[in-house]
Amino acid sequence: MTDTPLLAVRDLRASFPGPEGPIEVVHGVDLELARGEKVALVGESGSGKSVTARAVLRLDAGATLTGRIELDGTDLLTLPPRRMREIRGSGVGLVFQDPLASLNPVMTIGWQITQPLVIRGVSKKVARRRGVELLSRLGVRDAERRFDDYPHQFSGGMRQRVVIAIAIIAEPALLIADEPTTALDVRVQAQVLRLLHELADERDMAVLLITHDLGIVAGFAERVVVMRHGLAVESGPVEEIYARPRHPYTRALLAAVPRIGGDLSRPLATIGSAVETAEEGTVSPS
Ligand SMILES: Nc1ncnc2c1ncn2[C@@H]1O[C@H](COP(=O)(O)OP(=O)(O)OP(=O)(O)O)[C@@H](O)[C@H]1O
Repeated sequence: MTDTPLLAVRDLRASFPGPEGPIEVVHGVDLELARGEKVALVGESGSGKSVTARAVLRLDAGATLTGRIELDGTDLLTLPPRRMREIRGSGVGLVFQDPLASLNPVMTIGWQITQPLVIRGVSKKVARRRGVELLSRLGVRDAERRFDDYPHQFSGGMRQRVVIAIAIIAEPALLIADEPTTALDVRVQAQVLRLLHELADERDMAVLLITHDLGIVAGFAERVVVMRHGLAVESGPVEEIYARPRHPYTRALLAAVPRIGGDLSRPLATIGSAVETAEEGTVSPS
């Protein structure tokens, strides 16, 4: 084990072409993940979470990225495309919100799960055994038989387990999971996150979980980074952020998390208005 973080993002800026020149949407974000560490990147829609996460793998072809993104000490922003493709498959796994968009409708579940191993030279037989094992670990019953099914034969929750299996079967050191459970119902969400947490621990895999939902973060991540308007406005251990949020925006995010046993009949404060009110309180009158 070294002191070098597994992932170190330094002063990341991302811009997209606009009608009157580049529009910067991420304004200098720093982010670090140690090996095996689980970090949640939270913030409301449009705050730059996905752009930041996708930048790690340089997935947005139209984005101009500056700063440094070091994976195990190598700056990914300087790598040639061929090396980037290798990293996408084996060094870093990816799960997005919409499992259907990530799956090929005309290939079997099993083919898709085993591909990352087969293209790395693992025999089909061994790949199948490991794939079936992983799928059943992820809570798919009768995984051996279901291996030959097609995506449309799986429910949404089951498909997302397949997508997770594809992302982690080659044992990446880092998994980026962008709203991986948002499309699922609350009970399935909790189950999938718990399994992902267990598997990450077993494999010493770091996870960057992107979510707008602070409610699911507490049981999953050790550390939280809060983003707003393209900036990381606060970060720290989960317990600290929950107990002593410093930024008004973090306080507003927390206030919007429904508590179990809390008064759910009360309408939730909208984040925007709560922050504006909180921030107004901190601005000195001119
Ligand atoms: N390909 C793109 N071209 C131009 N602008 C983009 C592109 N992708 C994202 N943006 C802009 O960048 C900003 C940040 O978007 P991003 O998707 O990172 O937000 P987010 O915090 O992940 O929100 P959500 O939770 O809705 O995914 C937004 O203003 C968005 O419109």
